[in-house]
Amino acid sequence: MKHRVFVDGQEGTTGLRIHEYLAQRADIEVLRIDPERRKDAAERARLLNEADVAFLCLPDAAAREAAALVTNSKTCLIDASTAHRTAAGWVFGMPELAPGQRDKIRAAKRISNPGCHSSAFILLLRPLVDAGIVPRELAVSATSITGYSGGGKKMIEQYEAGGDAKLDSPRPYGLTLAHKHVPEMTAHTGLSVKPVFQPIVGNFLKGLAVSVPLHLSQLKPGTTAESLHAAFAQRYEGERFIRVMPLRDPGTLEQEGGFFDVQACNDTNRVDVFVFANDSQAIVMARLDNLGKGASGAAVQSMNVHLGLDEGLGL
Ligand SMILES: NC(=O)C1=CN([C@@H]2O[C@H](COP(=O)(O)OP(=O)(O)OC[C@H]3O[C@@H](n4cnc5c(N)ncnc54)[C@H](OP(=O)(O)O)[C@@H]3O)[C@@H](O)[C@H]2O)C=CC1
Ligand SMILES: CC(=O)N[C@@H](CCC(=O)OP(=O)(O)O)C(=O)O
Repeated sequence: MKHRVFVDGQEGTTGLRIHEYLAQRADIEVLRIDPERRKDAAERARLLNEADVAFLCLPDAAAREAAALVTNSKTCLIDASTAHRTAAGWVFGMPELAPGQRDKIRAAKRISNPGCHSSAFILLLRPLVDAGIVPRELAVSATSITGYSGGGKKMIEQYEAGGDAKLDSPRPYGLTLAHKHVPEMTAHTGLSVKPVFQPIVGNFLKGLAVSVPLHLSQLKPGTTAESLHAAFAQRYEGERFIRVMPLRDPGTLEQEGGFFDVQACNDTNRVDVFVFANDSQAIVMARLDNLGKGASGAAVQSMNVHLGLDEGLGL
């Protein structure tokens, strides 16, 4: 019997990408809404309640509304929006978060899909906090360089229309110091202090890299580049979608003439984790496709885990 799947927000950026993943699947029956009725609450409610799994690829307010439209106990919601990422009763859809997370995703009917920037940040910080290398109370800062598809249909149209020279150069944003991912970055790493987070959007479609600078003197005494790297290698051993790159990764940088390629995970569901360091300082970095492991790929991965299927099916 096929699993019945509905994407609420099927015409949007993340919804279309989920449909591409599902199109190759013989085990999935996709329920489609008539595009003319895609904002009709009654029709959405019918399909949401018919589905075994429904992805919410909607603005936050519409995602909250969709969750309230589900009146049965069978439908599993996987919400790609920011609405429920720290909400009680919702499980964070990151199987690699910690031992035991897969069991929680399997059992849950409400799964919140991590944000693109926060996915990279959490995968960097959580293992270091759990290992006691990064003290919980450390004041951490992070930057992210991202492609414009992260901003959804409107931002894609703006960049692709051309003719605006301001868009040619990278644009820092989040300068109110209240980016919407900060709550989940704090809650799911175990940090007790909100990180300072500053994203930068560039004139390329997709790809993202988060960098976290660290002074070794502020970490657990005796921390070295090697022990940082070992903490990642240990935590992510056997994880098919996380690749811990060789320490200081001379290969990557030499091939790129000393410059880091933020697009090298595009069209994959992979995250690459790097440690660049000297004797007293380190920069840890994680790179992913914001529409792959940063959104739609991660959502499909969580669906696979929830349904008890091979986690990498269709990815
Ligand atoms: N783009 C990305 O890389 C990522 C996005 N996200 C999150 O995923 C969610 C979707 O983002 P994204 O796909 O980029 O956004 P888009 O703006 O590309 O798509 C959103 C879709 O939702 C539709 N929509 C809006 N309101 C309603 C409603 N009331 N009922 C039904 N449909 C509605 C829109 O309709 P219309 O076509 O008329 O505009 C549009 O098709 C957001 O919460 C976003 O924050 C998460 C991770 C990464
Ligand atoms: C370039 C750009 O604007 N990116 C979006 C992030 C997209 C994403 O992952 O965020 P949500 O899932 O939380 O919507 C931003 O920084 O707000």
